[in-house]
Amino acid sequence: MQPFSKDATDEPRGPVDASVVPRFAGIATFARLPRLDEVERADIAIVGIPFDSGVSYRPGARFGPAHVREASRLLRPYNPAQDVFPFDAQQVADAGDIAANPFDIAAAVGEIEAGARQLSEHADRLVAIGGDHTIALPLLRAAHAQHGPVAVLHFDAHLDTWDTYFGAPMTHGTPFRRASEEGLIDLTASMHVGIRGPLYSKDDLADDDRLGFAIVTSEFVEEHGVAAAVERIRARVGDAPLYISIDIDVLDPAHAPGTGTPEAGGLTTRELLRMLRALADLRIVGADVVEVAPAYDHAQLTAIAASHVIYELLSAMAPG
Ligand SMILES: N=C(N)NCCCC(=O)O
Ligand SMILES: [Zn+2]
Ligand SMILES: [Zn+2]
Repeated sequence: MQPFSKDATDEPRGPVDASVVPRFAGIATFARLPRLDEVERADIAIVGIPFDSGVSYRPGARFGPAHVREASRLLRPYNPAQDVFPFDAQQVADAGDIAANPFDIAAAVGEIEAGARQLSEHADRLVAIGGDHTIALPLLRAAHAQHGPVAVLHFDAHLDTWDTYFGAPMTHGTPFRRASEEGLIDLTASMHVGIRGPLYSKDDLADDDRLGFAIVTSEFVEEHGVAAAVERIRARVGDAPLYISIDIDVLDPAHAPGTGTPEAGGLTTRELLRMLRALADLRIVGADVVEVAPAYDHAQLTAIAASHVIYELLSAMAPG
């Protein structure tokens, strides 16, 4: 029933042909791509991680993967902004979801790391759809196992380098502190982009600096523009293996209302997409897009933004 186009080895490749099967028909994989079990192996596997037991405020990001897949039906094969066919240039397949224990965060984190490591045997790189930001820790553990310390380029309103919440060390506000403590990240090449809003204390910034992050604030982007922000990012990251973690709340709530801890004064979708396009020649080894919570979304705004963010990431990761 699925009229995929076939590649040279007769495998399905790229989205189902929208001129044969309307976009709104069929079960939603990301961008209507083949499933990982339909292909020999993938250059990139998209994987959902429906876990949100690490949230500090509004719950619901566990429903993010299904919501983003649903909104990704409208993506098309050619990306003129990067002059690339992201699904022709590489085999991209949807691996489904990693099942994670919703009642035991430590168990879930172990399951996510194990799931990511297992997937890495079938795909060169992973792009994960969250889920809350807790999932970045096990994903970084898996990336570190393959590449050693990675540069983390973290788009977010929040630092996510806090220590604990109610005594809990693994939450959506703490993944990058744990990752830094565990030696998973390159302390000379990591950076947050889009930071804004109230903190708990001035020490939060000093701690963050000590943990190895430079910062481009949302205000910096407004004052100096995307090109200046990109220049800072590129100077910081250099040619280190790069893991990109995108919390959708980096966008202004006007652009992405469907998220758990929204903060006023964020980036526009246009600004974020432009920044991602400017990273195409960097050594991207993996990525996640997290914190999409459909219960607070309207008209799929947040999920459409997330699906386009993933599309730009896939385009930036395409060879050539
Ligand atoms: N959305 C993420 N990742 N973090 C939210 C910040 C945690 C808090 O201060 O409540
Ligand atoms: Zn955030
Ligand atoms: Zn976050």
